[in-house]
Amino acid sequence: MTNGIMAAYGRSDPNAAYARDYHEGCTAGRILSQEKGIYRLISEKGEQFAEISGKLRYHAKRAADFPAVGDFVVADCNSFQGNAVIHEILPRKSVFIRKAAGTGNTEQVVAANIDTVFICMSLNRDFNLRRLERYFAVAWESGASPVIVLTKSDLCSDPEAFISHVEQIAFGTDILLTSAMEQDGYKKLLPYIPFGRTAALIGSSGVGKSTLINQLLGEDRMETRGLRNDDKGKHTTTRRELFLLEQGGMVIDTPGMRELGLWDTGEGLEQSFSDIKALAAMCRFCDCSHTDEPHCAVQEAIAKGELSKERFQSYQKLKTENRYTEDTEGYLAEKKQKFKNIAKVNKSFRRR
Ligand SMILES: Nc1nc2c(ncn2[C@@H]2O[C@H](COP(=O)(O)OP(=O)(O)OP(=O)(O)O)[C@@H](O)[C@H]2O)c(=O)[nH]1
Ligand SMILES: [Zn+2]
Repeated sequence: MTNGIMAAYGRSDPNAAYARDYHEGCTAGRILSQEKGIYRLISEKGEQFAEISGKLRYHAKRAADFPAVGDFVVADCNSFQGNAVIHEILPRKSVFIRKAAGTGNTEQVVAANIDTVFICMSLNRDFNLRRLERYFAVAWESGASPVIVLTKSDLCSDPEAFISHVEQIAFGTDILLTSAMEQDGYKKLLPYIPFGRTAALIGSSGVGKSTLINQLLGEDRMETRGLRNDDKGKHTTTRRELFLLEQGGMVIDTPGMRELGLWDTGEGLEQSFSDIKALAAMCRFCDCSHTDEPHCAVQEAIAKGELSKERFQSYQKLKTENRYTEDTEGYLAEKKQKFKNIAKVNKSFRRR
């Protein structure tokens, strides 16, 4: 098997073998961008535009059933004219889903198969531990590993004080301190994006995500705009949203990624508030609401100063805001089943 371009894009050999088994002439590719149903695909055949097969479209029940940036797919890339055809999405290792505010079950997959998510927060007015907790929950929920990046350290006289605050909610997650004023500041991110791994940056507007991404890429991304598809005489401009870094590794930057963290979900919430969960397990009543019940371990911890009242309030707030519908739970169950399935597929390949 050749160790071609797809290794750099994080393709695993089982993916390629699966694609070949799927259909003669099919290959494993990765989605680089997506716009109005036209995908930009990278495969051993190079970069090309792609669209989904009629069968995939027919069976798609929800937004999550369509390919998203970062997805590995099985595609027929041999067409001499026209676009490649995407037949199947390979199981996702991680997935970032955005639920459109206020419109029921509308969900959108903003990116898939991200290994490392940098949660960015600046050390100025934007700094807010409660917001950081939200982003943390989003990261755990996705399946990607979080790393906290405290930006604009040049604007802060005592960054160590901020770090010790963050440590209290980070539970051992790595915390990086960066400043765009330092020429090599962004290099602290590189160890988390080795060859074949994919990273993304989330955080509020203006914290310095673009600045970091541009430094990582060593170029102005605007130059990468304007890929054209002249096959059908139409001009489709698709902005690349998955970038290969010179030293290996990839960065995904989709507009949707930037708006994450404004909603929240169940699983990640429990994980980023594991301390409260552990306390709750010690309450006398198993259905304790942690308000005025006797022998409430949560209230006792707050009284003793072991748990901050603000942290508990933000946990309560996220719980009540929780827009997790039955639908989304179904999706998660499905996702877990998919993980089990790919584990099985991988196992069977190892046996061969
Ligand atoms: N002082 C200082 N300014 C910075 C630093 N990093 C970024 N900035 C400035 O902060 C502003 C916003 O930075 P961006 O990189 O555009 O922020 P962003 O997170 O990409 O924002 P959105 O595109 O809205 O999501 C710009 O004016 C940057 O020059 C830093 O480390 N120190
Ligand atoms: Zn309690």
